[in-house]
Amino acid sequence: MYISAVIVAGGKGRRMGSSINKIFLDLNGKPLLYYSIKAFEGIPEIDEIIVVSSKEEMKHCQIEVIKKFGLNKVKRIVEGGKERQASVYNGLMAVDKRCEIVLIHDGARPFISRSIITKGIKEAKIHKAVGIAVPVKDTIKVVDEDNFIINTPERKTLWGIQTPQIFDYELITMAHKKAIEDDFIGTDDCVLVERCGSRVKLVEGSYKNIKITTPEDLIIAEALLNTLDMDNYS
Ligand SMILES: Nc1ccn([C@@H]2O[C@H](COP(=O)(O)OP(=O)(O)OP(=O)(O)O)[C@@H](O)[C@H]2O)c(=O)n1
Ligand SMILES: C[C@](O)(CO)[C@H](O)COP(=O)(O)O
Repeated sequence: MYISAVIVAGGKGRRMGSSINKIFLDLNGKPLLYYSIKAFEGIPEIDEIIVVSSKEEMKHCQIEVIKKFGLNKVKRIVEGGKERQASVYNGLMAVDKRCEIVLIHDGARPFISRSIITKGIKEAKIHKAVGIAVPVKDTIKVVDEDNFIINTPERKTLWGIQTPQIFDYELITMAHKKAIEDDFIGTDDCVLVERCGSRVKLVEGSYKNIKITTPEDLIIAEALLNTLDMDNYS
């Protein structure tokens, strides 16, 4: 079974507010994006990796991340789109013709473990659509436009969705095409499959699999790096 991974790194990292894109920020001597790719590189079942980057950063990605650290499974770097969803779509269009299962992962999530990726692939072979997620720890409120609470969903039914999200290739490309047709923009890929009426299975991930978004996430990232068993991470 041919398996591809699409790693999206085509955003601007605006909320980080740093002079260089957050995906190139240094974490213990290596760029953040290195860790996100390396976890997938180390999984024998994964045949190829496609990296999605902004046009201006493609060369930097190639030289300073992929070539420099010998990430040999990266077969192509493709240009991203305006929204994350468009970047994912461009990645999906660039995978090998033989692709049957595709994993979609945020370049901004460097602490994904190999054991979680492997568990996700196993479940995707059975269920065709899988999201890695964790039970929420906070109580979540739904609010109106003036921030008055409308309701409080029962917490045990709420999970925080992460990446990777893993799909049957035909299913996810069909869902992306349908979203384009309908002018629907979602904030993850599972929602595109959900709105087509297909069931998506959640697999429990880890609270360590954070998305590096704002400056305080970097402080957490530095601390997390010291706690990780790197054999399972890079
Ligand atoms: N047009 C876009 C937007 C986002 N991403 C990628 O999607 C992931 C999750 O997005 P986010 O954390 O929001 O990153 P940015 O869009 O870069 O951040 P910001 O919104 O702060 O600018 C990141 O790896 C980012 O590079 C992408 O490939 N193409
Ligand atoms: C896909 C995602 O990482 C799942 O949590 C998230 O929704 C991306 O959101 P962002 O708005 O691009 O940060």
